[in-house]
Amino acid sequence: MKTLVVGVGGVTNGGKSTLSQLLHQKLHNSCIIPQDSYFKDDCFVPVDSNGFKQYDTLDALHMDKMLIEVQSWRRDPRSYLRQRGLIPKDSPADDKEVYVLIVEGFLIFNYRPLNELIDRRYFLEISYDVCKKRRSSRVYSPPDPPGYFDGYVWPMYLKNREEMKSSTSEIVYLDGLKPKDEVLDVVYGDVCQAIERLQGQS
Ligand SMILES: Nc1ncnc2c1ncn2[C@@H]1O[C@H](COP(=O)(O)OP(=O)(O)O)[C@@H](O)[C@H]1O
Ligand SMILES: O=C(O)c1ccc[n+]([C@@H]2O[C@H](COP(=O)([O-])O)[C@@H](O)[C@H]2O)c1
Repeated sequence: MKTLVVGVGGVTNGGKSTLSQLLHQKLHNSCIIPQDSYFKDDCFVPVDSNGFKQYDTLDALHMDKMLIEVQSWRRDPRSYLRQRGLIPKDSPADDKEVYVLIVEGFLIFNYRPLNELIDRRYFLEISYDVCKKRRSSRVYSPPDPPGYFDGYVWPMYLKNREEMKSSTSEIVYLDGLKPKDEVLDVVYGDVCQAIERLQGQS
């Protein structure tokens, strides 16, 4: 059984979930594991010296649990999909089939044990202005307090991106200001080539 793990990282509100969903719709035998599902409960997230909740660090996430989920998919992607109703129970197995996992999140490449399992890495970037505007219309739980974007989220993004760049080189940077379909076409074309290469291997 052949597998491909695609990582969709990037800035908050850069379009990661949108791209991942569109990619998933186009790829047979694919599924998404989103990092957003692994945030710790608010009471376990400490506050920094400015009084801001430190949500934009790996410590705010149950990365151990996320890794276990990815490993569960890797062990047997077919049964992983079947158990979640993503493929019919009676669909015949095909040795040439490539199973694709889309791992999506703002800090996926910063967590080494997860990063090591990713075959293709994409990173969505948008400008500060657009990011601030998109973020202001999104409601998180808990909601962003006043000044959170400028005082915490954007500085943490710059810091996390530097850390990522210093430890990972094979990243395809994407312009998240381009239309959704254009971004999708680039990634889909690239992923299809990777799938074809895998199918060509005996
Ligand atoms: N290429 C794009 N062009 C314009 N708006 C976009 C694009 N991609 C995503 N969006 C919008 O930006 C917002 C954040 O997108 P989302 O995919 O949830 O970001 P993320 O998962 O990176 O936080 C949503 O309102 C979405 O519709
Ligand atoms: O989902 C949550 O529980 C949650 C609670 C508080 C904040 N967040 C924010 O979620 C952001 C990452 O998700 P995203 O989809 O915007 O890339 C990050 O910047 C956090 O500040 C997320």
